[in-house]
Amino acid sequence: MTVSSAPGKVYLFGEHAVVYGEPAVPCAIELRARVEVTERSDGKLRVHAEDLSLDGFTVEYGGSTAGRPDVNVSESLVSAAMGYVDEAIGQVRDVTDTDDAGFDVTIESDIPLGAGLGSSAAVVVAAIDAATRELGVTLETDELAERAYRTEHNVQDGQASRADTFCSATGGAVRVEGDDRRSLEAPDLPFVIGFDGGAGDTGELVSGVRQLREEYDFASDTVAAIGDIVRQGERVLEDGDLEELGRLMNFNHGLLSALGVSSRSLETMVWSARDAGAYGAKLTGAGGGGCIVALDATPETETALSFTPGCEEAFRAELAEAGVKRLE
Ligand SMILES: Nc1ncnc2c1ncn2[C@@H]1O[C@H](COP(=O)(O)OP(=O)(O)OP(=O)(O)O)[C@@H](O)[C@H]1O
Ligand SMILES: C[C@@](O)(CCO)CC(=O)[O-]
Ligand SMILES: [Mg+2]
Repeated sequence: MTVSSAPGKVYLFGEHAVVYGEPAVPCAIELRARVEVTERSDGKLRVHAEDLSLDGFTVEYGGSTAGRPDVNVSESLVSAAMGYVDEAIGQVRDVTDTDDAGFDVTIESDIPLGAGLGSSAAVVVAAIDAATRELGVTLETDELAERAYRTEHNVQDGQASRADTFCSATGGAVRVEGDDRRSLEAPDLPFVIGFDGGAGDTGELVSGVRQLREEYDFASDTVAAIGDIVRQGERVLEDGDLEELGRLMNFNHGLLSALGVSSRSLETMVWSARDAGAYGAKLTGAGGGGCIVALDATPETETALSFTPGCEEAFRAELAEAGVKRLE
């Protein structure tokens, strides 16, 4: 049995625009997905996902050529459970040259699903790392990140950047622009997260932005302007000027909102954080619902969010210095 964990992330700047080649700066946070893998001798893949429904459920099906499993839960939950893991195991079989490798996979995660905190990337990074090690192969972090990216790219119909997966694999604050990926020095950032209890569909939201860009030149300009904010933001990050970082986060949020990926509850939480004195606040990840991230070293923003109608949970998040962790 092997066990790996990988962190979720918030975007300081640059989600969505990163899909079109602009830079982005995501930061790993100490909320983790933990994946336990045991090799099976019969070539089957059996996935137990604790967090996908109230009681969790288990699906089991045959080798890579077999059809969907026969389980008593809705098709959408099954494909939600299987999509990323199935593709991740495909990458594992490919990189280890073992077409017929089978596994028992158990997933436990602290990261809410579809809420902009990178649950898919964390699950995929931890699953690929644990399953390859289970077969006696330890991937370099770069190769792990690349395989995890291919997984997200394939599941999300070709619409994924390397940002979430690279950040989850390496930890810390990172900068991703196309296939250029690097770690950044970051000061201690006082992240506060507000979660509305909901989720957005990453694929749909990315498609929406793509269509806007095709239809309106000013939507392309908006994406390019987000890239300018990121380039300025990374310089400010080096100086550790939280006030200026917050101002740029607010600007970035406004442009994401213009691109149609915000929602009423995200706006409410963003404004509640700003009114409470946060340096800045923005949605994080694909949007449509889910989480905002604010910067505030005082307790004010967390308290204000916890009393904000529509905010289900407010919490602080520490930067995760470590990416993937090899636990067993
Ligand atoms: N605990 C889990 N167990 C099994 N699968 C999970 C788990 N967490 C996430 N996933 C997979 O990731 C999918 C959610 O990924 P999606 O990209 O839509 O959201 P996200 O990664 O949380 O947010 P974002 O990409 O905006 O940061 C789920 O539908 C599921 O397939
Ligand atoms: C919306 C997006 O930019 C971030 C999702 O966390 C999509 C991606 O980068 O793959
Ligand atoms: Mg995701």
